[in-house]
Amino acid sequence: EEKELVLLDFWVSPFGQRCRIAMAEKGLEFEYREEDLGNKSDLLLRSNPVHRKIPVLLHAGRPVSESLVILQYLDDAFPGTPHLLPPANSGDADAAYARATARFWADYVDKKLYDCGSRLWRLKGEPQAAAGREMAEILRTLEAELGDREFFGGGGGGRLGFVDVALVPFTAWFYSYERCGGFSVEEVAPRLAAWARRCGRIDSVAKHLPSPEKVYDFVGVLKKKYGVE
Ligand SMILES: N[C@@H](CCC(=O)N[C@@H](CSO)C(=O)NCC(=O)O)C(=O)O
Repeated sequence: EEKELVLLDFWVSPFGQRCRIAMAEKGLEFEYREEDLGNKSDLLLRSNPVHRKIPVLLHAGRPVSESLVILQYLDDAFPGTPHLLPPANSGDADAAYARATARFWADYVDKKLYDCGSRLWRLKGEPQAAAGREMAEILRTLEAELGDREFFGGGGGGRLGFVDVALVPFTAWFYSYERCGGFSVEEVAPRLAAWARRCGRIDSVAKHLPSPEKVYDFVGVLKKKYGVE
């Protein structure tokens, strides 16, 4: 019979990986269902008719869409599991501010990384070099936010928090960004590179992120599909 939690996903999606890592961090079992985005299942189209995108989390049959919404839903629906956002402690201004800060930076990742990364592999010549400079700036901005902390705020206690889970899937794309953008993350943002390695040693991350080489191969497939040589 169907599991309580079912995730409609696509193997290389950083958005889907956010959900897999979050449920692994929370110790929540789930059924993984791979979608063919070129031939979407009726279940996906029924579950997310508005965007027709993965990931979609089905909880007892009820669909939740948008990866950052799913992460917050998991905190709310499974309060006994390790939290991603700092607990609300209703009325506690510091807790509210920590939650707002975490949401701001997860939103920053959504607004900046995916779009700039896509331009990195779609463009050539000077436009691609410009996207490379933009990506370096984005990584420097994230590194400045991290500061000398082990993880981004939110999880506390040496655990992955909301921003860490939102960002860490993109570390599997760093190698592709470097190859397309002509920069080195180690040079541009050494402490962010160290954070990426630190996260990569955590079971839930190691288990759910594809290798940088596999992502780079996939970028090659995308280039061919979009006629970018
Ligand atoms: N804001 C959303 C983005 C999901 C998304 O882009 N999903 C892609 C695959 S991963 O890049 C998707 O499902 N695309 C549908 C399609 O390509 O038709 C989220 O955070 O969940």
